[in-house]
Amino acid sequence: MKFDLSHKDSKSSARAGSITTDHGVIQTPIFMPVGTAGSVKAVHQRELKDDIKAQIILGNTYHLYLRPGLDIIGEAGGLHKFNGWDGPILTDSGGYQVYSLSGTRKIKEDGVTFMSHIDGSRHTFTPENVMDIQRRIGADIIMAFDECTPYPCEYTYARESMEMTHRWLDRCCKRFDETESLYGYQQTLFPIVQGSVYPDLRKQSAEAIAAFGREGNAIGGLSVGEPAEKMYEMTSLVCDILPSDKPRYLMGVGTPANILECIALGIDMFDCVMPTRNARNGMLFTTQGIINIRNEKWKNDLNPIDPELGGYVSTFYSRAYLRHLIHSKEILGAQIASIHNLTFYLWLVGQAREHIIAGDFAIWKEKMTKTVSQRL
Ligand SMILES: CNc1nc2c(CCNCC3CCCC3)c3nc(N)[nH]c(=O)c3cc2[nH]1
Repeated sequence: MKFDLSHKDSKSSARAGSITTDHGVIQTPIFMPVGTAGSVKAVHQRELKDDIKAQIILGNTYHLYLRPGLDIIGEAGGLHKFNGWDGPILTDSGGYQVYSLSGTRKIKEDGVTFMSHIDGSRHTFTPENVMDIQRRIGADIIMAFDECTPYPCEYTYARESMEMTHRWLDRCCKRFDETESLYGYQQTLFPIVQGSVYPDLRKQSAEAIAAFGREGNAIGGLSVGEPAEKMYEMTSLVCDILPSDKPRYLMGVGTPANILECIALGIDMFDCVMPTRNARNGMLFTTQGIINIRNEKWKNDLNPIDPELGGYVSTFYSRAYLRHLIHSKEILGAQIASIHNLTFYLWLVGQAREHIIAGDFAIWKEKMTKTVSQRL
């Protein structure tokens, strides 16, 4: 995997670059649609590629391991062959999902024992087997097995959790470096910075993670309920320590305003379930602001969803029609809203990239942050 930095903003830490993987090039800053169980909910691969212009999508070790399981994914020749997405894929390691999904879980030094949220069966994830699982799923970028430190938490808990994540990272690197890709293309391991909202722990974790010298670095333990100011403070502190010649991935972030702010702080990669999850209950992000399509006010609005955005669904379908579909729980409603929101998120980061290259990102960001956050 290669990262080329092409432009740096003069008035912020924003930068534009490109990540080259064996499944294609990713232009940064980038938003990565979440495809938890091997599919971006309600969206076809062709729509992801042609309409949304997605460049990389996410999968999830926890979900894919439990269902459909590694046998069929391995038989297919990896997730790209199984789901038909031939671009880059990143898989999260399952640490966060066990913490947020499976009711009963026990975190021990060796790993995490949990009960499947699907059938109650018991499983154990360790740094080693999570590397083997992600090798078999075959994502181009795989994440280290970490503990996403819950928020809020005591300083001592945050420190112990961070230190365990560092020990687990050491075990991940050993296992990853002594195993091969199964499908003939290269895979890359990203470590994850923790440290909760404590500046000294964040500094310590960023320095420890940077010392591993991996080809990209992630920031975890944020967007877990902390105030946005805390998210920005920790992100800024960590970005100043992580090497500038490697991509920086801020996990689980965020709203359009969060993304613009964190691009300015030096983040290159983002993922969030918001555009797809909120779409299904009618929250639309548009170039003019946020539309809650379920609201009475859109009942007779026959204008296109978002004529400025371009793209098929946002210009072909009206607000009144989409409101009707969402209210009637028509499957087409989820499809249109999901494609629209993802198109918006990719448009937003694409615009950020263009303004970084043009040299007026800081001014553009201030104006755009206000626009995208206003409620219509
Ligand atoms: C929403 N906020 C948030 N998400 C976090 C996530 C998940 C990021 N999204 C992954 C995709 C979702 C399904 C498919 C993959 C985190 N993941 C890890 N491993 N560690 C975190 O500290 C971590 C922290 C996170 N904070």
